Amino acid sequence: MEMANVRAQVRLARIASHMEAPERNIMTGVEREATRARGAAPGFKVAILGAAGGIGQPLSLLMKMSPLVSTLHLYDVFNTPGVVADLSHTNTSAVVRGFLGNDQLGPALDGMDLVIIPAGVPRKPGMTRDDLFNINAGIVRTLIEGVAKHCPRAIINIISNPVNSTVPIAAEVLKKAGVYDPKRLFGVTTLDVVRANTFVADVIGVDPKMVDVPVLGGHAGITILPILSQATPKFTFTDKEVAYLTNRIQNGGTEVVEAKKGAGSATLSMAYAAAKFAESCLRALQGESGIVECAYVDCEVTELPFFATKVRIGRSGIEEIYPLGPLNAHEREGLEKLKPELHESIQKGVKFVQNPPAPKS
Ligand SMILES: NC(=O)C1=CN([C@@H]2O[C@H](COP(=O)(O)OP(=O)(O)OC[C@H]3O[C@@H](n4cnc5c(N)ncnc54)[C@H](O)[C@@H]3O)[C@@H](O)[C@H]2O)C=CC1
Ligand SMILES: O=C([O-])CC(=O)C(=O)O
Repeated sequence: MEMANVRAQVRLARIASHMEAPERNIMTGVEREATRARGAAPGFKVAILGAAGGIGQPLSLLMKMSPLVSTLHLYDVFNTPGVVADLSHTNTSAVVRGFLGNDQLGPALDGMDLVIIPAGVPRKPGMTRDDLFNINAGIVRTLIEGVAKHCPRAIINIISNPVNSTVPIAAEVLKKAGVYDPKRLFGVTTLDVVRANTFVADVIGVDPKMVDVPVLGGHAGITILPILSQATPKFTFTDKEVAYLTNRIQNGGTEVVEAKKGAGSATLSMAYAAAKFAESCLRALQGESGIVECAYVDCEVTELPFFATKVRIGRSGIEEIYPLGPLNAHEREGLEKLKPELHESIQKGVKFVQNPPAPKS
């Protein structure tokens, strides 16, 4: 089709689309052709599942701003047409499309390079992340079944809590479908690192951008294990500082849940952290070398089948898993203490898929 002809058809399609119901979400053939014809921004196709939520909305904005994203698919069971109408007015290159409800999960996922999942309920004061299991486990299972069917080679970033269990759930679903590649599945624990860097920077009195603290283990309470002895810049913390920092990093999520008084958990800092991690995945997919992040992954750094550790990410996902490195006595004690809880959360996730609970009659 000639360029001028394509442009005219696109204009007509756009006018028509504004006159139709706002639920008209999926790109028409003409639009798709035009996107290609105008030389769609080079970049990756990213889907956000749970895109209309507290994390999903700011995360969608941050990903729409990324020069690495050419196509952004926003999926939710609620309000995606509204979020897409809003976001599509921003003059950044990525094309944004919305998908609403289970019937549109397939088209939302077809051909995606990266799938980010913040779908599910957040905590209220007094709840643990594990209290979210009963609702979020089923949501993650269904969404990953969609990934297995529609974009099995995509990199997956799981945000939905309890991450310690939802990542093993995702792994089991992908195994069942015969498409599991442990190198492509990540539990997002970046917020723990972001918090650790911020709180440590406050204590030592430097710009948080200069600080890097590995946070290992898992993503709940004592399973969050900050390794202050490996922090850069190197700093000798007093016992009091170690106790304060460890407690604040482990309970950063609860600090926000309590401050929000029932209106949810961390959303803005999480969207920031998720976008940071997603950007690292996309830069790695693009071929940039030396991208290292902490993430909760399938690995053998301890006797547990999943653990948050430093990983080097490349074009096909995880290229190298780093060992825990030297730990001091306090950190070794923390490591031993977290293992039973993390083990239980992993088993709970695995069992949920292998022996699913009987449906309620
Ligand atoms: N990994 C981490 O560090 C963090 C994880 N989280 C977790 O992220 C999750 C989301 O938190 P918020 O965005 O604050 O919650 P929210 O309730 O504001 O948003 C969740 C969104 O998921 C959608 N949703 C529900 N069921 C769905 C389904 N079957 N398919 C697609 N979308 C569905 C809802 O419609 C809603 O728009 C929670 O589980 C929370 O605990 C939150 C902060 C940090
Ligand atoms: O605390 C929560 O429930 C949400 C979360 O995972 C975090 O903020 O780290």
